[in-house]
Amino acid sequence: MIGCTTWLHPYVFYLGAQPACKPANLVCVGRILCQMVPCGAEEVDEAIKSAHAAYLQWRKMAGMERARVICVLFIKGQHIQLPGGSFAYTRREPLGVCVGIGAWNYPFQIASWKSAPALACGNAMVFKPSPMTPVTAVILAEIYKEAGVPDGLFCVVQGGADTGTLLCQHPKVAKVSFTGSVPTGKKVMEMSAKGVKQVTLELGGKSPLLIFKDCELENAVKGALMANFLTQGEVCCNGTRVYVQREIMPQFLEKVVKRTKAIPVGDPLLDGTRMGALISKPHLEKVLGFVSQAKKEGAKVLCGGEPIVPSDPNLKGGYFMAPCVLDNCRDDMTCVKEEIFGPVMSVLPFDTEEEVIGRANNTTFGLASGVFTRDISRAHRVAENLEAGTCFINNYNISPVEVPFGGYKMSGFGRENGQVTIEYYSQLKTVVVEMGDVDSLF
Ligand SMILES: NC(=O)c1ccc[n+]([C@@H]2O[C@H](COP(=O)([O-])OP(=O)(O)OC[C@H]3O[C@@H](n4cnc5c(N)ncnc54)[C@H](O)[C@@H]3O)[C@@H](O)[C@H]2O)c1
Repeated sequence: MIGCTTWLHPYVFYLGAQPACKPANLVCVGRILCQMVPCGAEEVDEAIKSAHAAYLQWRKMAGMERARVICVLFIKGQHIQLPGGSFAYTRREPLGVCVGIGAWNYPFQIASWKSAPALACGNAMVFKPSPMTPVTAVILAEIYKEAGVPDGLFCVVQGGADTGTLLCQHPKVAKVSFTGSVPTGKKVMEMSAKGVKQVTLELGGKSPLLIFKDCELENAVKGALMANFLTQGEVCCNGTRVYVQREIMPQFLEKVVKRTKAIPVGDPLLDGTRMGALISKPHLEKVLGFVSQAKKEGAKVLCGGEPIVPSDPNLKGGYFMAPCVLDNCRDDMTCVKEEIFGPVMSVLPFDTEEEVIGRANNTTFGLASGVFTRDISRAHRVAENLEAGTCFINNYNISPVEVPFGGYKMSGFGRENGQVTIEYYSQLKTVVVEMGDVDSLF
């Protein structure tokens, strides 16, 4: 459950946030899947109180007891020997009620990557999914219930900015773990600061991928596709600034365009599909707007970049576009500076390692990065010098749950996944034990 990674959107529907429920037609796209009622102050308070009541029981359970319902990581403190036989020890204790606020792009993973370690550390969580994708967090709650998680320990509240604000401002909330855009992340941090709540921020990115002339070219091309077109390009850590060493640019472009044109776009529930629809009509329009802007600024569209209607009549009305490769890009272009969050790859030439590292780091983002080279020393040197929370060497977008993930600079702070997550969902208590007499100064 915790490690599940489904990259294609299971649903390609716009999800409203209004009263009443409608049955969903899982085949047609562009239709409403369900409607949810946004939670107001009363519901938010109720969710936090019920989470707090469940937390008071759950926090007392030993790790082994919690492990009966959730796979608990090894949570341990330290023993520190002091003079005269005295000693101190540390305990990792839960924080209390944690809030999780999620983006829409991989909603089930975000909900599970936040809640599973929070619960494993003895906390409760109230989770608010994006109003674009309200369903999968509810399914996760059902899975937890079936696994034996006590009632109230994991609560899902629905809504948008107003509900998120209520959660961040609630006095009983100890921590907010947020995944979303930089502007919203700043607001979440500001609200949390007022209550001195801990924050984890998983924000946007505009990550560089460096392809050196000594790389294994087929792998580099496959890596560039993984770095740009996974989940319709709606992935925060995508390597959308693809820097290619000038000598291999023609071969790289030929191969990357050939493969991009061959990407099967269609129904994400079919095995052969490699790209589904974008999340919504406004988002599709925004992504297409970036392509138009890139053309105005001098970029050349080598393929894609326009809306498409797949041949299957059931997909009519979906928000599909052909994956796009942009050539003739410069560092000062909008498509190179801003997060597009769609299937658009910007390709830029470079000459030297020093030059490309400087250009790669010339951004306020710092989520991920990648390098393709056969030179092992260069690979590690580049990884050291890139200002990003992750560097992929000779691959891209490999994110197993046991590996920490998070940003540098304005891409956020705190880490999700891996054992280090424990530090972000627990607090350290120091216990000092005197084995002799009190040596008082008074
Ligand atoms: N770093 C990561 O791990 C990661 C992962 C996925 C997505 N993202 C980023 O998420 C963004 C796309 O997601 P989005 O469009 O849903 O982001 P968003 O910032 O618009 O919304 C994210 C969440 O915040 C809520 N929200 C909005 N205003 C709020 C407020 N004032 N107070 C509290 N909550 C509020 C939204 O309802 C939603 O649940 C991209 O920038 C992407 O890079 C980052």
